[in-house]
Amino acid sequence: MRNLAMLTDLYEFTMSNGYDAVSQDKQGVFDVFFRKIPDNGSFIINAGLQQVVNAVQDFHFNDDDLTYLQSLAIFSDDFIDYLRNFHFDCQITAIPEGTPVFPREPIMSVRGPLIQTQLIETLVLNMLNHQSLIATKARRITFAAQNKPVMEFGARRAQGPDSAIYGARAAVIGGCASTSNVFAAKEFAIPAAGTMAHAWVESFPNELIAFQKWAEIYPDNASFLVDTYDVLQSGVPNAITVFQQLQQAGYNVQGGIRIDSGDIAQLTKQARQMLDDAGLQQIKITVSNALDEQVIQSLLQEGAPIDSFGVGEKLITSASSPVLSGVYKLAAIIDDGQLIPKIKVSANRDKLTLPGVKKTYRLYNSKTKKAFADVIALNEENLQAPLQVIDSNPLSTTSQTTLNDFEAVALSQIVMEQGQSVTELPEVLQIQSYCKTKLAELPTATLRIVNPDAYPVYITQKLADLQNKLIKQHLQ
Ligand SMILES: Nc1ncnc2c1ncn2[C@@H]1O[C@H](COP(=O)(O)OP(=O)(O)OP(=O)(O)O)[C@@H](O)[C@H]1O
Ligand SMILES: O=P(O)(O)OC[C@H]1O[C@H](OP(=O)(O)OP(=O)(O)O)[C@H](O)[C@@H]1O
Ligand SMILES: O=C(O)c1cccnc1
Repeated sequence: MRNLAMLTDLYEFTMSNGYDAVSQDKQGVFDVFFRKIPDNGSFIINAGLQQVVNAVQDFHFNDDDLTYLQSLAIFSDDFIDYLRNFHFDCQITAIPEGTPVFPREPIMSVRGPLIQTQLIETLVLNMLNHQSLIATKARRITFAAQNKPVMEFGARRAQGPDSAIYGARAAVIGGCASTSNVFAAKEFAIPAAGTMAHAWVESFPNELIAFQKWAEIYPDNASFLVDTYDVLQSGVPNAITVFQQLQQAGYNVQGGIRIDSGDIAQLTKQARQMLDDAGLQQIKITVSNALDEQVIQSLLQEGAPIDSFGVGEKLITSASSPVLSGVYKLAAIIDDGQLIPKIKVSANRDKLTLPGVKKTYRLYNSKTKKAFADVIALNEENLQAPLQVIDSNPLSTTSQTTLNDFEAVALSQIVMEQGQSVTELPEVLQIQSYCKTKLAELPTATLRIVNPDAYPVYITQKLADLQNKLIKQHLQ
């Protein structure tokens, strides 16, 4: 595994160098949370925790790194020595990967020596922002696909190898059935899948020979790309010929065709008719070509008979909304054993932070078992009905609400203690199925991809009081 300790912003080092000079004993508590959701969605799918745990466990500086840092001539010798002997020993609390999470909810909290909590900021955000962005996009795309399998095809268009590899992982967390990316499939034990490229078809004297050669090698499950020359005049008829030849040779043919250009709705309808007329009802139709959730939704609305989708560039880059601006904010300082809540008060009220050590709960209706709201509380609070809460959005004008009749389930768990992993983190396919379960608990109006209903996220009265107290202190 790569040591990523140097993948940080210079200011993490300059601040930590200063903290070191000020006090080695001070502890910090930082929260990771999001404010804005890509594509005007209402939630993100949390992803990337496993990579954060791996990275911080291996966080160290080698001689080469230290020589470079020393060469900048801005750090004290004590600080360089601190880095030489660096041992990550923070506590990390996190919401499990695959959970739908809402704005302002701490999806991860890091508590430990201030220098350490500061030094890992950039790396933590880099990993969580990227994977959560792609998992969220994949959820939108697979939601539009209405349970028809989506293959992740993006490696060639991803912004570099890491985006391809961890993007494929995140895509599967968000609902993709498989990936064409062999590295990711091997690394994360996710299904590898694919069809063929135009180059295969073009490399033979004609399309029929190309399909026949393919069928010789993969007779049980051949998937032909039918749009190299002409889908309806050549590709589909040649595919039908080869499927029938396989049947005559005694194979139980289970293959498919892929259409990668043109008007997909019209072409799939006609191709389906031609396959059915030839008695090939079992042959599946896959489509691809710059697909995203909007195109997929439109194709299915038009009644296009599609069995599966291959989705690349729009998914792996989250093209329509390519930034997830998750932040890492100081929530408290622990000085001499005393916890001092901290707040960021900005000219932009939207950027007001939630102070203190907190816990997020999902509230379920005790009869329907459906989730209907989340509540962010101070750690020591016990949520009991009737519960006085306030909208967590600082821009909201609505006042207090009282919540009755709920079952509150805490969303986060401790994943690291003193720098050591304390829970077995699940495999990617387990995370995917957990994600499906958590999505099914949400109101349907929250799940839709166009103008979803905002899901209520509240803060408790106690947390609101603490926030107001700190705002007053800072504005005095
Ligand atoms: N029936 C349809 N309804 C909505 N969108 C479609 C439909 N058919 C195709 N599209 C989408 O429209 C976009 C453009 O398709 P088009 O076939 O013009 O692609 P292209 O890339 O210009 O063509 P080619 O791949 O042949 O070079 C793609 O995102 C494609 O998935
Ligand atoms: O369109 P995406 O969602 O990214 O899906 C992956 C694309 O990659 C392949 O195309 P290729 O690289 O051969 O280029 P093409 O776009 O000219 O088909 C494939 O045929 C898809 O079109
Ligand atoms: O297997 C495929 O069909 C495939 C893989 C990557 C990109 N486009 C298509």
